[in-house]
Amino acid sequence: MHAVENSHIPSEEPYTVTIEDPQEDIPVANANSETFGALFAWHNITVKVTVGSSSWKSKLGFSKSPKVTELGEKLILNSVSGIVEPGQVLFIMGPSGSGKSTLLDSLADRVKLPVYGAVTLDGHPKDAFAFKQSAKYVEQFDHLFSSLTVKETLSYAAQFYCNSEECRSTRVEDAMEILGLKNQRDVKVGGVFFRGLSGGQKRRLSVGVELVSAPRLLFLDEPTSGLDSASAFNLIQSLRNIARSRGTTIVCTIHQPSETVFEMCDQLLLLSGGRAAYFGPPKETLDHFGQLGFSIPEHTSVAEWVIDLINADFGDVETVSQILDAWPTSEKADFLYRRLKQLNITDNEEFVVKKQTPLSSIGRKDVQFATSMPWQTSVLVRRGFLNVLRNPAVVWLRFAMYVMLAILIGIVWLRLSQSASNMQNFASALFYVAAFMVFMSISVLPAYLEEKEIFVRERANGTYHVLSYQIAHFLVDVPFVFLLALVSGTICYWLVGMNSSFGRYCFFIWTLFLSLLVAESMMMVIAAVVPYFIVGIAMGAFVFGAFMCVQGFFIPLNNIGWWFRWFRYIALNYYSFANFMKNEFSDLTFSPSPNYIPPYPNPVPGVNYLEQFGFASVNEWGYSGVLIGMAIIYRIIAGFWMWWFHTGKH
Ligand SMILES: Nc1ncnc2c1ncn2[C@@H]1O[C@H](COP(=O)(O)OP(=O)(O)OP(=O)(O)O)[C@@H](O)[C@H]1O
Repeated sequence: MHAVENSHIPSEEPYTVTIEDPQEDIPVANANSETFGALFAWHNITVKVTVGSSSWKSKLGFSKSPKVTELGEKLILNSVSGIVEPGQVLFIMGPSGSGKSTLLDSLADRVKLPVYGAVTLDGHPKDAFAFKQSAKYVEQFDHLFSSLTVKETLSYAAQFYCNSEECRSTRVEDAMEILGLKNQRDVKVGGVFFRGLSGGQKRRLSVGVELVSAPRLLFLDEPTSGLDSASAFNLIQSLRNIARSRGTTIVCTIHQPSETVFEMCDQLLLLSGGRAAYFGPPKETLDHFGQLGFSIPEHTSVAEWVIDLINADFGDVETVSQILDAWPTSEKADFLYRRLKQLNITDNEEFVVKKQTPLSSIGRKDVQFATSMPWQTSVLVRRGFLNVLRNPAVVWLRFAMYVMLAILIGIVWLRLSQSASNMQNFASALFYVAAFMVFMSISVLPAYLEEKEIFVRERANGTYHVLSYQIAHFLVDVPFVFLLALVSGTICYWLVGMNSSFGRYCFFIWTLFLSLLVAESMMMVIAAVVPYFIVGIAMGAFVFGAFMCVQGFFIPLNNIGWWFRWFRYIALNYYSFANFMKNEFSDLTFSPSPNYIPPYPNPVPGVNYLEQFGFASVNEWGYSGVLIGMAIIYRIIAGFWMWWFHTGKH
């Protein structure tokens, strides 16, 4: 028999949780691993939304009296209560649309909607910031680095929570042991480019990533969805093992569990239409429904039967109403309410969630992190470099594309002679480099979007500061972008036969590097803002296309209407192209081309050609400064956006 003591409970008797039917074969965590669970209870949780539409005036705030005729309130959750003790697993079940996810998210501080009612941790009103440290949330979808192995994934996660190597390795080994991933320790997570873990193993690894923080309370959103029955069973058994061996309190929503899985929880909360239909041990479900006059047909699974019984969409509405109306006065509800009362948990003012911390501020204000910001940054940099080196989608594919494009440019504009007839050709080659190499930065979007999901998961679980992430991202991007500029720039520079001065070559590489850095920073903003890949591609293509128009190659900039001429000042392509042109032409004189149309009978100083574009007086270092400033500004915007909007709330 396992007993988990909890000294925080404000009751007269020392509070002990007893877990019946312990499994003999449960692997127990290492003796020195932390074992402590949370007593988690909630009372009368209510979530409502306003439905319908108000007039445009009231939406914009011009009218103080909105036309409420079309407005109404919809109760998504209606006075739902429950309690989970340390070492227990709670399943939240119900038909589709019954409010399972909303309840889980409300309990875990993951909803934007206002939540009414009381949520308590260890018998005390929940403090949002302390809560974020003790509670972790495993999302329905696995957001992991596909190029990292199981051990690497867990080790990097543990580095955000442990200050000593001993703590890290203990937690990592412990997580692999308890989640049954020891044999896969060196297997990559896998994705498009690598074969890797199975769906069930990935899901267990997602649990492990949160487990290494030694959470007292673990939320999981539909952890078994998409898994076959064997994988679902293994996962739930792992969760049960975690609860039993560490005392971790586990709350998860679950969709259509098999009979075996159904019986593996300690407490079951059934929801229908946002209301509770049952709360108690799964084994006592039949008794409860029997008392209401319902009996299970032969050869039917209990889980399936109760879900069908409380399904108002496809079942009998009268029956569902009868079950829901009967719940508050049932024996089981009485037991629950007495237990909550025993713990002094009510939904009075002191406990009401809204009064504790304004919901809008939770999620942005950061928790007390387990490790320092410089350390977080160094972990993120190391992990980022490993991913960059291993993941073809992040680096090598793009590298190959840039090299091929550079060769292509070299082939098309091959070894141009320095004659006046080629001035236009040099300019067009430089235009192409400034326009298209920058445009190809769009290819970074898939990697950025994939990483954004990982960032949101980690940030929402209080793993690291947004600033640590932004700094690390910059530090990882800079060397790679420089390498990209150096290799592709060198290839096309010498194949085209541009200015032979070494200084000019260096400045060309420098300008290309800055241009690509700004373009990638801009893509970072787009990745932060857009929800979908296709939207990001369209947005990126539009912006780069617009920038190309005001680059100064197709039409002299002064010929553009005064009301749009200013646009060049925000277009990175303008600064790159101007610098490329100034760098190439300013100190060269082109030999005569008397047979060219129009003929150039005399040598032409490059400066004369620059004047046609209005680039003769360009301050190259000043423009470099502008590009650096743009890269910084875009990174700040991306960071601010991620800090403000990507809190993990739905
Ligand atoms: N922000 C919101 N605004 C309006 N309605 C919402 C909002 N969030 C949830 N709902 C509605 O509340 C109900 C419950 O949604 P929820 O996602 O919690 O159900 P669920 O039981 O998790 O469903 P499923 O099993 O299909 O995922 C649904 O009818 C949903 O449309």
